[in-house]
Amino acid sequence: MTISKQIIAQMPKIELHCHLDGSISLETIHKLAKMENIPLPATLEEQQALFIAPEETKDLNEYLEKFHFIGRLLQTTAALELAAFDVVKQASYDNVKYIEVRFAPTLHTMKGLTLQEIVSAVVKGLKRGEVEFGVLSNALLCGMRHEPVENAIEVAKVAKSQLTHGVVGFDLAGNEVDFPPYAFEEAIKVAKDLDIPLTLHAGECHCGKNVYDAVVLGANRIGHGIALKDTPEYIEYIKENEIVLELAPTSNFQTKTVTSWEEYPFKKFLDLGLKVTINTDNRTVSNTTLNKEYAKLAEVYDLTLKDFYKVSCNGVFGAFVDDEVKKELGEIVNEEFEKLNGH
Ligand SMILES: O=c1[nH]cnc2c1ncn2[C@H]1C[C@H](O)[C@@H](CO)O1
Ligand SMILES: [Zn+2]
Repeated sequence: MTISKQIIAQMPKIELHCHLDGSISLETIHKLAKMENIPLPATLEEQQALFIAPEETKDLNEYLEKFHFIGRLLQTTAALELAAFDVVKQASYDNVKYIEVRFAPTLHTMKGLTLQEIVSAVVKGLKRGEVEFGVLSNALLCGMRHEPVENAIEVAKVAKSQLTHGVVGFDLAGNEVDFPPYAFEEAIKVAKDLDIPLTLHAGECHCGKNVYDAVVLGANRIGHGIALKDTPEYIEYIKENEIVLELAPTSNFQTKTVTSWEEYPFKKFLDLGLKVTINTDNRTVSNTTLNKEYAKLAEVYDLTLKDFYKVSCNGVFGAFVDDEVKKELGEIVNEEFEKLNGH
């Protein structure tokens, strides 16, 4: 029998891959639009069409178009702080115990904020959310692939300067189709030399070699990594190096990274012993929650509590936190799964 939604809601979760700009609740979007004096269309349907991607888009780049409108609402420190707080609140509804929220500081400079001001505002919102909702929260900074490599280098340097202040890593997001990992070799090298933990988006556009290349260049974790399913020659390397894969089912279908559950590699990766995790990617753009992502997978694969326990342990393993925090998170995960076992 498929695990019930009630049990899924109670599972302790670790979420490693969630974008700030793609995950703001409708209620907060309304608030931000008022604060920033940016009109929204009249009907809910028209509003949703602005920032929710259809179930299928042509590809990753079409999915990414849904971030343009939201970006305009996130150009002041007050807006960024409120948005970050809102995402932690939503994570608490999914019983998330630890979340890493990622965003690209260079997308929030339209009104003249500096990268440091942007990062501080987001971290302030995350930490306020952490206290209010009891979800441990940190930030990841993304370089954007459609921007010059110099921007990504600057973002990596800002990440370094904030590493003990709520920022825990660096990522490359955006157009993987035209800008594969080696196009950003220089920025990745700077981040590596600065000892910044790295998670890179790769394998979202039918290229398994991008996953391998990202790891060769130094990624500790991979955003999605789905295309690895088509390149079995690299799987052992990913396993040996204990690379954590951040899967996000709804998003992966929307971007046409896969088109059927038969080819979705979640269970295959899990059974092979790869360190898979389950994530939302974008709660709003993908119109989802972490509970929904779990429920989808539970139904498709008839997953057991043990499977989900493994996923949470993989999340703890991959979290960019020190050993002491990992130990605490591990204990919470153990305790809460034990309670569910007794059900
Ligand atoms: O799944 C994704 N792949 C690549 N880039 C993405 C994905 N989801 C969001 N982004 C981009 C769009 C956002 O504006 C940016 C920073 O969060 O990251
Ligand atoms: Zn992503």
